[in-house]
Amino acid sequence: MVDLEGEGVHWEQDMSYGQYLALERLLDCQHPRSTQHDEMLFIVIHQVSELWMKLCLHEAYAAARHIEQDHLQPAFKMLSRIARIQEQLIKAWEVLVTMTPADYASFRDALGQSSGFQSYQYRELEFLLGNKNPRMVEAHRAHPQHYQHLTRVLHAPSIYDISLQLLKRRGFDIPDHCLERDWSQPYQACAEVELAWSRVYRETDEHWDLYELAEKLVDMEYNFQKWRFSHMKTVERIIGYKKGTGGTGGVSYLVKALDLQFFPELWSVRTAI
Ligand code: HEM
Ligand SMILES: N[C@@H](CC(=O)c1ccccc1NC=O)C(=O)O
Repeated sequence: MVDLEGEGVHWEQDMSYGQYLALERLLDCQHPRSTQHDEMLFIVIHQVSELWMKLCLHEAYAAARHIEQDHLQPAFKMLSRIARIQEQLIKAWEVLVTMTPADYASFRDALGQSSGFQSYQYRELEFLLGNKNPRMVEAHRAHPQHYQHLTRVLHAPSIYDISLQLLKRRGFDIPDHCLERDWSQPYQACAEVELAWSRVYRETDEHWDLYELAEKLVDMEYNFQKWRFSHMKTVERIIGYKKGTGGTGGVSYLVKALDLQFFPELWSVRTAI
């Protein structure tokens, strides 16, 4: 133990910066499959994105648990942090687009059939926010641990389902089929839920905390859509209309994914009010 007297600084000598952060392992995870210069950029962008997604999941699970317990203030802190992380994820595209189509083509074959489609953290985040699709877990069959975990998240209520349960506890008329259902299926928007949110927005004086929750959810979906859109445009810019390595049509698949909404009534309520 070192004590810098008067500085109030204490640290354990048996623990270094590198040890604490497991840097030896972290910085030994970049293994280009080709000798092409830009493959390192491609690997690092993905790894950084996966690390940010890990933190998003950590925050989103904790936020959901707090909402379940009617502790909205700590949930807001976590949802605000998620929005900041999403800004970093979106910014990452600006680094990636410095890679030209020819740069990428020079090592694309080395990627084989691997694809972002197989990102289990991305799929977990989609499920946790509410974009449920049972077929999406199939891509993870080969990895039983990920498969089991994703299946559990698929069958659990999303952060939106949990928010609707909160609305019910606050006295709003939320239909039973929103409160108890097969959570593995996509959520179906309904008029009663839109009406509940419209009351939250119109009668803010009575529901400031629910209004804040609604806006934080909207921020999260808005940022998610920005990420999806930037991904789609970056892909168009780098590989044009080539098919994806994951077996989809490529850009056409990513365009369709833009239609998938997490919190439908929080958007439709804007028209209804
Ligand atoms: C040169 C850069 C990139 C290209 C050309 C590209 C291309 C594609 C394509 C074509 C798909 C559709 C699935 C397929 O058939 O492969 C896809 C999916 C995906 N990519 Fe990328 N991508 C790039 C960078 C990234 C980065 C940096 C990330 C960050 C983690 C990422 C994450 C994903 C995810 C999560 C999906 C699944 C999306 C969904 O199912 O809705 N991609 N990508
Ligand atoms: N789907 C991309 C390949 C790709 O981007 C990728 C490959 C391996 C690991 C992550 C990837 N990133 C996102 O899809 C392509 O079709 O070129």
